Amino acid sequence: MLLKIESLTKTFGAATAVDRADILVDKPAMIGVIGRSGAGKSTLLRMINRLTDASSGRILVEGRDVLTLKGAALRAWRRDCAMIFQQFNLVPRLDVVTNVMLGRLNGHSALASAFNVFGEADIRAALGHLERLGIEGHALKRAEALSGGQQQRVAIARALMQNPKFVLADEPIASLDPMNAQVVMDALRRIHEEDGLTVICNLHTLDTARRYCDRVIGMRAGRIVFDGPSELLTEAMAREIYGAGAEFSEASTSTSIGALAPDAALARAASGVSAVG
Ligand SMILES: Nc1ncnc2c1ncn2[C@@H]1O[C@H](COP(=O)(O)OP(=O)(O)OP(=O)(O)O)[C@@H](O)[C@H]1O
Repeated sequence: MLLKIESLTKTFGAATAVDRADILVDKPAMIGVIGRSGAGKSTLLRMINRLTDASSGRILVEGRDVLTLKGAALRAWRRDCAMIFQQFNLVPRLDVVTNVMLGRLNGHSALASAFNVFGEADIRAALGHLERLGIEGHALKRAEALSGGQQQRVAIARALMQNPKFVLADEPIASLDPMNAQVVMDALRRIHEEDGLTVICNLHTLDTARRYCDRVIGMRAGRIVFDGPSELLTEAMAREIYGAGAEFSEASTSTSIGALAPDAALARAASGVSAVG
């Protein structure tokens, strides 16, 4: 078992953001977490990475409860599960390759980190990740000079520098236009398939989850109300997840990613040229 989440709960005062979530991951997977705003998706992901303290429950990885980890063991866990955020969280004025190498800081001694010392191997690894993501041509630009889709790919490269086992992506495409959203989702799918990483990705929209994820977890008001292969996610179930009435249609949760020509997006990714984002 890669990951076993048992009865994970988070309360904020009287409100329960995540209510006794149980999730089993027995092999590397690409998992989409869907639900309307406030359903508890971010809180769930942040508890896994320990950015938010859980109120109760357990998160078992390799026989240990990550909720009990402290100090070096907690830092090691955070290296194992990289986070990707909606707003990219890069250092805007630093160049792209340095931003990527920051993903290694956890692995260096405090002294080396303080002097910003990166070895040649770090630089090579960072450039390799950028190349794989089609943006090596931007390595020396300041991060703030890149489009949103390019910045999110830099954030993915930074995550890969940690050599993680899990990538937790919290609404990674919510700030992007459909073209850039597709390029970023393609990148996440590839790192799942090629590197065997487990990717858990919060998504607002059902069509994106269906298209990219093998498994979908649907949350409503803190509870997991669906967990299964995306093809079993019926329209009736989608209505239940989104709490919509009979007028519900999938189009209302669509980012229209599917409407794009995939070849155009891939060509752009490969050339490092991206639509405005
Ligand atoms: N720090 C906090 N303090 C108080 N309440 C919070 C806090 N963080 C989240 N909540 C509440 O917990 C619930 C779940 O929030 P969460 O952000 O996890 O939902 P979400 O599904 O990720 O929504 P969104 O898609 O809008 O980010 C919401 O009712 C929210 O208001």
